[in-house]
Amino acid sequence: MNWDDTTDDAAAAAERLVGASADGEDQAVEAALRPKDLGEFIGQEKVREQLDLVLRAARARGATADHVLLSGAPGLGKTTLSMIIAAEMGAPIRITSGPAIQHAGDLAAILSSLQEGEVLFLDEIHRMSRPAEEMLYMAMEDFRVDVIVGKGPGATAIPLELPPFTLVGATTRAGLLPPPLRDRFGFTAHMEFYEPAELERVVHRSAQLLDVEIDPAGAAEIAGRSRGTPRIANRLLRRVRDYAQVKADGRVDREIAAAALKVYEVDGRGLDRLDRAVLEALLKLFGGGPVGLSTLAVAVGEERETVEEVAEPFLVREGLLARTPRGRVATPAAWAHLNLTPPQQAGGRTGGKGQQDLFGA
Ligand SMILES: Nc1ncnc2c1ncn2[C@@H]1O[C@H](COP(=O)(O)OP(=O)(O)OP(=O)(O)O)[C@@H](O)[C@H]1O
Ligand SMILES: [Mg+2]
Repeated sequence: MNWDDTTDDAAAAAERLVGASADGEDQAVEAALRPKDLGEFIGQEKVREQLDLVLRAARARGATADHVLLSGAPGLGKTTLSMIIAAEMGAPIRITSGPAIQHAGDLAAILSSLQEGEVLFLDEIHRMSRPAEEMLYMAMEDFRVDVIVGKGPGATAIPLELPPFTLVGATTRAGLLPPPLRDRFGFTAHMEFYEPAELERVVHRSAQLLDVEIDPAGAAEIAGRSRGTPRIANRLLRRVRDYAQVKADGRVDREIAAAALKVYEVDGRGLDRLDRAVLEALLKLFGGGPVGLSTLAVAVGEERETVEEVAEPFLVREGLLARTPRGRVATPAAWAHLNLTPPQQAGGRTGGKGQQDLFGA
């Protein structure tokens, strides 16, 4: 990637084994593990079928493919799909991102240097500046930009024709896109979290590319802890591979995978140290809530944003934590997951027993 923009929350996430963003070494391995065409891309059946039609039809017409918007959580394959789109169209790809485009002029420079049919991948498109966004509207619709020369009353707009190109926009927050921008995409693909069986296939495929011997139970163990996310599956696989090489003969089975992930503090459901710290504080210190986000964050010694953006989305998705107007609340599943007894059920008449269970462990 030729841009470098890491938000604080992304940086915090990257420090975690199950964090959904990629950095440094990860990016290199990630590139190596990327499926190269639609046939190799695992899961997302609907998106694949629809995209296949869009691209085939464009190819048959000898036309440039319509603009494509990819939305979905980090690590689900948006960047991968953008590269596949270019490959399937036999077109070159230019990669940039919303935060990298500070001024409309930056975007004009990129747009005016595109070749006919080229794919422009605009990652984090929801983080583009307003003026750039408005320039993009016209570029997408009319393949034209107005380059403003000069300032104040003397400024003139010089229209510039662009070759037809395909914009592929990616966003983790489709809701933040202004409707005029969203409407200019001919096709929107919403990427879902992956099923465990699909992640098993991802693990097997990556293991083969990395030359790791893994049996089906080992792959299932890793897939089950990967939070529906291929990037996390690949990352856990690499850590399990390390463990298997150092502690065993390099082969991965269920026992090795489980033992390795225990070392890395990823539990059976894919929760990591931070997720568990948040849950434990919520249960043990606040009796399951409701408790305010800031208080919860202080209790685990983390920034508010880290708890809210890094830990909570997965806990909410797993049905372990609920965000209510009165604060964060643990669900019965959370008590069960940490093997704790909710206070109202604890001990019946000897009410104090429950407190002991809560605070004693
Ligand atoms: N469908 C898939 N089949 C196989 N591997 C996949 C699939 N989707 C993603 N991956 C793998 O997961 C990793 C992350 O994918 P990718 O970088 O495309 O995610 P992303 O959606 O762009 O994430 P972000 O929002 O953080 O940019 C890549 O290494 C890729 O190989
Ligand atoms: Mg990406």
